[in-house]
Amino acid sequence: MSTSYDREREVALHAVRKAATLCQAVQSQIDPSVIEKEDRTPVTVADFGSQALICNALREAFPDDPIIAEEDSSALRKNQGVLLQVTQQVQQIRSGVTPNTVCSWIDKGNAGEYSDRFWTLDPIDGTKGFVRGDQYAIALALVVDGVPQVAALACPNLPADLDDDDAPTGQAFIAVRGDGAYQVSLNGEDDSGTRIHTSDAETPANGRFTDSFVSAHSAHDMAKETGQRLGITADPIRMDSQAKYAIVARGDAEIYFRLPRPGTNYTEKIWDHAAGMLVVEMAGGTVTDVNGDPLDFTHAPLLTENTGIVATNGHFHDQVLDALEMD
Ligand SMILES: Nc1ncnc2c1ncn2[C@@H]1O[C@H](COP(=O)(O)OS(=O)(=O)O)[C@@H](OP(=O)(O)O)[C@H]1O
Ligand SMILES: [Mg+2]
Ligand SMILES: [Mg+2]
Ligand SMILES: [Mg+2]
Repeated sequence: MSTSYDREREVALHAVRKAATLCQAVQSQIDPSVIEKEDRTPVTVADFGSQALICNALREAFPDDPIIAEEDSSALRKNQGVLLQVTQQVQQIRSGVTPNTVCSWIDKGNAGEYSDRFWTLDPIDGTKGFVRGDQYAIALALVVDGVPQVAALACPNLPADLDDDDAPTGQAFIAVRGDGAYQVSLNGEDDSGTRIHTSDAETPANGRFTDSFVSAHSAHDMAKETGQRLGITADPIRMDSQAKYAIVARGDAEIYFRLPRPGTNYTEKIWDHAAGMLVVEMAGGTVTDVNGDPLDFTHAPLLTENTGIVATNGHFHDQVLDALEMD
């Protein structure tokens, strides 16, 4: 018996759209407050506000579903000034909400560990890009029995056409396993959107690859050398966030490399990949780690069984893995 995820799709899309509205409002301010977390990575008013809105929307629609999200309210409770700013932003969308309620909504996202059915949320993926005014994404996925089934990915700064400087920006992507991937408007009313497909290139040579903007997040040199071995001559598309998955899914790039830097042993987080992976797969692409293993979401919140990520258009995945020369 197949399961219909119509309601999950609708709630997820609506939630990421509302969160995108909040993020755009914060990004339009000159100087969004940035807090440094204990792991020295940044978090902003918009990360907290986005998580509060989405967790509340999920709580209302699916009260029994656990949520494994990136942020928690501990840093916020210690910073009343920023908590007030977050509350004011959330009030633009949910009037009358109090700071305490905002914190409790955020902490609804702290389920912490794996279960048979859970949501995973990155309220702002690519926070560094967001602060810079570049690309970022709001990434939400429903994982059932360890497999992402529904994905909603909002990319508020992504141009409709990467090669056209005047193209309008702001896209959302939605995918349900077995039912394709779609690009939908970010702020509009139309929920059905346009079906997207990965590039139909049969060989990598004339293609493009995308990798991290921040060199600490992926080995740029290794991606470049692998690209050369594949005969790729185009410059890499360096971009923050899961917008990288989105551009592979709609055929703007053939490959996404996220390659571990030598001497580091960073473990990827599930919320950085669950939504993007499903969008690429449902558009016809393939996503594995650098060893060719499928991403294993059963060790949430971490991808402990995986090393790095490779996403391709699905036509020459093994060739790309071979060119990586991992062993
Ligand atoms: N050292 C290291 N290696 C790999 N990944 C790391 C590392 N440190 C952080 N992160 C995670 O990277 C997330 C942002 O990834 P991006 O693909 O947007 O990176 S980049 O901006 O394109 O460089 C970022 O997600 P956000 O925190 O949501 O922005 C982190 O989860
Ligand atoms: Mg972060
Ligand atoms: Mg992230
Ligand atoms: Mg984040």
